[in-house]
Amino acid sequence: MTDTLPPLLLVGCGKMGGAMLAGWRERGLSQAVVVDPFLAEAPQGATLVKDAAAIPAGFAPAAVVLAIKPQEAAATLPLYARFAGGAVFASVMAGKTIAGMRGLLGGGAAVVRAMPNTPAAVGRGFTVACAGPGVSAAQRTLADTLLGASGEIAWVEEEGLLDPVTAVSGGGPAYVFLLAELLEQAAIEQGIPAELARRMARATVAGSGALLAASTEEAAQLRKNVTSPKGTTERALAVMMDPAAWPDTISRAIAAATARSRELAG
Ligand SMILES: NC(=O)C1=CN([C@@H]2O[C@H](COP(=O)(O)OP(=O)(O)OC[C@H]3O[C@@H](n4cnc5c(N)ncnc54)[C@H](OP(=O)(O)O)[C@@H]3O)[C@@H](O)[C@H]2O)C=CC1
Ligand SMILES: O=C(O)[C@@H]1CCC=N1
Repeated sequence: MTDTLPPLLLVGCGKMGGAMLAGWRERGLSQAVVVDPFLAEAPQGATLVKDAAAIPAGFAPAAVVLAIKPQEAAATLPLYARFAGGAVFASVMAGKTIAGMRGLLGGGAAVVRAMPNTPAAVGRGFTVACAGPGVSAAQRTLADTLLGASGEIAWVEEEGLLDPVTAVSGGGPAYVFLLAELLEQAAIEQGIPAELARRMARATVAGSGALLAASTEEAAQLRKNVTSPKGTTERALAVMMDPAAWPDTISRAIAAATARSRELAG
C-alpha cells in the first residue's frame, strides 16, 4: 500500500470504469466522486452523482477519468471543461483522439489517452497510455498510478498506436472468451456432457493463461510443448494454422477493429 490517492472524478462507472475503481480502492481512495446517471447505488468508497451539475461545489479533482462510451464524448466532455485548469484527464474511450478531446475540453486541457482491458477487474489488466501536450510530469505520474493500479501499464509516444492497441489488448479478452465458448461447443459436439464441457473449456483457457503468465517461454514454445509429434494436437493445429484459417482470420479481425477505432475518432 502506497500513499492515498488524491481526489478523483470518474465519469462513467460501467464495466471498465468499475474495474478501474476497484483497483483504486485497493490503493486507498481519499475523495472520489463518480458520475453515472444510471448506477443504482454508490460504489464503495465513492460519492455517486447523476450528472456533472450535481458534483459537490468546491470539489477539485486531481484527475478526471473518462470511461463513458465514445459516442457520448461530444455531448459530455464540455460539461467537465471547468476542471481543465487543475486536473489531468485520462480517457479510456476507444478511438477518441487527444486533439478531439482537447477540442471538447478546451485547448489547454492536459489529456492522457489510454486503453485498458477488463482483466483489470482481477488485477491482471494491461493498459497502454499516451500523454498529450501540456501533461506535466506529476500528472503523468498520477495517470500512471491510476491506469496501472489494476495491472501492467506501458506508455507510447505515438498516439496512432492506440488504435491497434485497442484492437489487440483492449478487445483481446473477448477473443479469448470466444475461444472458451467455441471449445465448450466443440466438446459437446463430440459427446461430452454440457456441464463437463463448460468446466473443461473454462479451466483450459484459464490454466493456459496462468501458465503463459508464469512462464518465461515464448507462446510458440508453450504451444510446441503440448504438440507431440504425430499426436492429436498436431492434427488440430494443422486445421487451425492453415494460412487461410486462424492466421488470416486473426489478422483480418485485428485490422477490422483497428479501422473501427480510427472511425470512432470522428
Ligand atoms: N469494456 C471493455 O472491455 C473496455 C472498454 N473501454 C472503453 O471504456 C468505455 C466504457 O466502456 P464500458 O465500461 O464497456 O461501457 P459501459 O456501458 O459498461 O459503461 C459506461 C457507463 O457510463 C454510463 N454513462 C452513460 N452516459 C453517461 C454520462 N453522460 N455521464 C456519466 N456516465 C454515463 C453508462 O450508463 P448506461 O449504461 O446506463 O448508459 C455506463 O454505466 C468506452 O469508451 C470503451 O471504449 C476500454 C477498454 C476496454
Ligand atoms: O469494443 C470496444 O469498442 C471497447 C474498446 C476495447 C474493448 N471494448
